[in-house]
Amino acid sequence: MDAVKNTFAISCAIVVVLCAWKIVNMVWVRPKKLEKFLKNQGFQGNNYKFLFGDMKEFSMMSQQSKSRFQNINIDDGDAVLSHVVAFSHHSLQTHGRSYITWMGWNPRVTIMDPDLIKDIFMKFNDFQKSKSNPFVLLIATGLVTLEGDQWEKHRKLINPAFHVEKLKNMVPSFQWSCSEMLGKWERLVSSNGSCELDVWPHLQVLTRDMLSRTFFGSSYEEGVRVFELISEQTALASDALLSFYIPGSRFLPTKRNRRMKAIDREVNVSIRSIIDKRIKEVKTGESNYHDFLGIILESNIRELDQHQNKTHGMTINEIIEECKVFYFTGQETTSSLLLWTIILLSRHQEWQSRAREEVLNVLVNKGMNVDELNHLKVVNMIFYEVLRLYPPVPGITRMVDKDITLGRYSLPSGLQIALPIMLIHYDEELWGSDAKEFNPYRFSEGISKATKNKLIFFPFGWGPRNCIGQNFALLEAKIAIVMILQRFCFEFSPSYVHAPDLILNLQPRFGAHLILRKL
Ligand code: HEM
Repeated sequence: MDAVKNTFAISCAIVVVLCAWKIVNMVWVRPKKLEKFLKNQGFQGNNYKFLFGDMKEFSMMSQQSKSRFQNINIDDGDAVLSHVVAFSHHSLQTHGRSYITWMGWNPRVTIMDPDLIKDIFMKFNDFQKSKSNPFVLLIATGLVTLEGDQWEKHRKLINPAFHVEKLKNMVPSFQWSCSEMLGKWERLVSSNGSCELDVWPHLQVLTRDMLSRTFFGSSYEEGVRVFELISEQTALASDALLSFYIPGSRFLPTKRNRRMKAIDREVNVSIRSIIDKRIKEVKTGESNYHDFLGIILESNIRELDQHQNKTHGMTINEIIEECKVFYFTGQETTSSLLLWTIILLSRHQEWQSRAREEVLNVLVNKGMNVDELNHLKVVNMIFYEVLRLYPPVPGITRMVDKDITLGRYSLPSGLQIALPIMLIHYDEELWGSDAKEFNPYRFSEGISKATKNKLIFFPFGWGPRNCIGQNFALLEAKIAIVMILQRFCFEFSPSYVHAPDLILNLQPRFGAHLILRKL
C-alpha cells in the first residue's frame, strides 16, 4: 500500500515539477534565450521584462495619447506618427529600423526592409496571420483569419463577388446611398448656403449603407442592424486589445465579456435568418444574384453541385462568419479613407479645387460609370497620397510557423513579425525628404514610379493575401468623393480638432467638424 502511495506521490511531484518548469521556461528561460539569439543577429530593443515584456509601456503610451486632449499639428508628420502609433514610433527612434518589442513573453520583430517584406508576403504559408487575440475572433473568423487549404477554398469561392464586372453593377447602389447623405446635407444648409457639420458620423452611415445595399440587397434593413451590432463589438474588442490578454479571461463573467457574447449571438441569428430567407428564394427561383450574398451563395452552390462533396463549398456557419468579416473589414476602413481624404482636402484647398475641376471636366454630362471614373487621374493621385499618410490599417502582423531563414536572419518558430505600414509610408530613407508632406504629385506617374518599384506602399497589404475588397473600396470612395465635390466645397470649422486615433483602424477621435458650402 505504502509503495502505491509513494509511487503516486512521486508521480504527482514529477507532474508539478514539469508544469512548473514549463511555466518558468515560457515566461523566463525561452524569452531570455530568444532575446540573446535575436540581439546577436542585430535586432535592437528593450531587454525582456518578466511576464509583461513591453506591454505596460505600450498600454501606457497608447492610453496617454488617448487621454490627453490634443490638437495635433496636421502638417507635422512626426507629431501625427507619435500620436497614432506612439510605441512603434518611439521604438523606431530609440532602437533603429530592425527592433524587438515584447508582447508579454513573446518577442515581436519589426521589419522595414522592402525586399524582406515582399518575401514575407509571398511565403504566406510560412508567415501566417498572427493568432488573433480571442476577443478579436468574436468579431469574425473567416478569410482574414483562415490559413492553408481552408483559406484557399474560401478565397476562391468569394473572389467572383469582387470581380470588376460585378462591381460595375453596384454603381447605382453606391450613388443611391450618396444621394441620400447629400440630400441630408443640402437640407442642413441654411439660407446663406453653408452649414457647420461633423461629417464623420455621416460618412460612417454612408459606408454602412453602401455595404448593406450591395451585400444584402433586398435584406438591407436587417443588414443595417447587424452593422450597428458589429460596430459596438469592434469598439469593445478594441478596448480589450489595449490591455494584456490573460489566457482564459474572456470566459470571466465581466460586463464586457457578457455583452460581447450577447452581440455575437444576436449577429449570428440575424445573418442566419437573412441567409435562410435567401436560400428559400433561390429554391423558389425568386432570387437575383446581383448582391454579394447572392453571388457568394451561387458560387457556393455551383461548387457543391460540381463536386457532390461536403469538403468542397462553405457551410452556412462559414458563410455567416464571412458576412461578419465583410462588415468588420469593409466599413470602417472605407469610411476612414473617405474621412482623411476630406480632411486633407480641407487643409490643402488647392488640391480640392484641382480635384473638383477634374471631376467637372471629365464627368460633364455623363452618367457615372466605372470607365469614366477610371479617367479621374487627380482624384486617384489624391487617394494614394491619403492612403500613404493616413492608412486605415496602420500596421499588420505575421507569425513564424517554423524555424526559417529570412534574408540574413534566422527566425525561430513562434516569433511575431510586425510590418509597420504607417512607419514605412513616412520613412524619409525610403520616400525622400518630403516623405511626411502631403504631395499627391508623387503619384502622378503611378505607384511603381512613386515607389521606384520597391514594396514601400501597401495600404491594402500585398501578394496573394492582399485585400480582397480593394477595388470595391476604391470604387465606393471615388463615387462618394466625386458626388461631394460636385455639390459642396468644404473647409475646417474653427472647432475642428486634428486627432487621428487607432481604434482597430484610423479614426478621428473628436469627429470632423467642417463648414460645408453648397455650390
Ligand atoms: C480603404 C479600405 C480598405 C483598406 C485600407 C483595407 C486594408 C486591408 C489590408 C491591409 C489587408 C491585409 C491584411 C493582412 O495582410 O494581414 C486587408 C485584407 C482584407 N480585406 Fe481589406 N481594406 C479595405 C477595404 C476592404 C473592404 C471594402 C472589404 C470587403 C468588403 C475588405 C475585406 C478584406 C478581407 C476579407 C481581407 C482578408 C483577405 C485575405 O486574407 O484573403 N477590405 N485589407
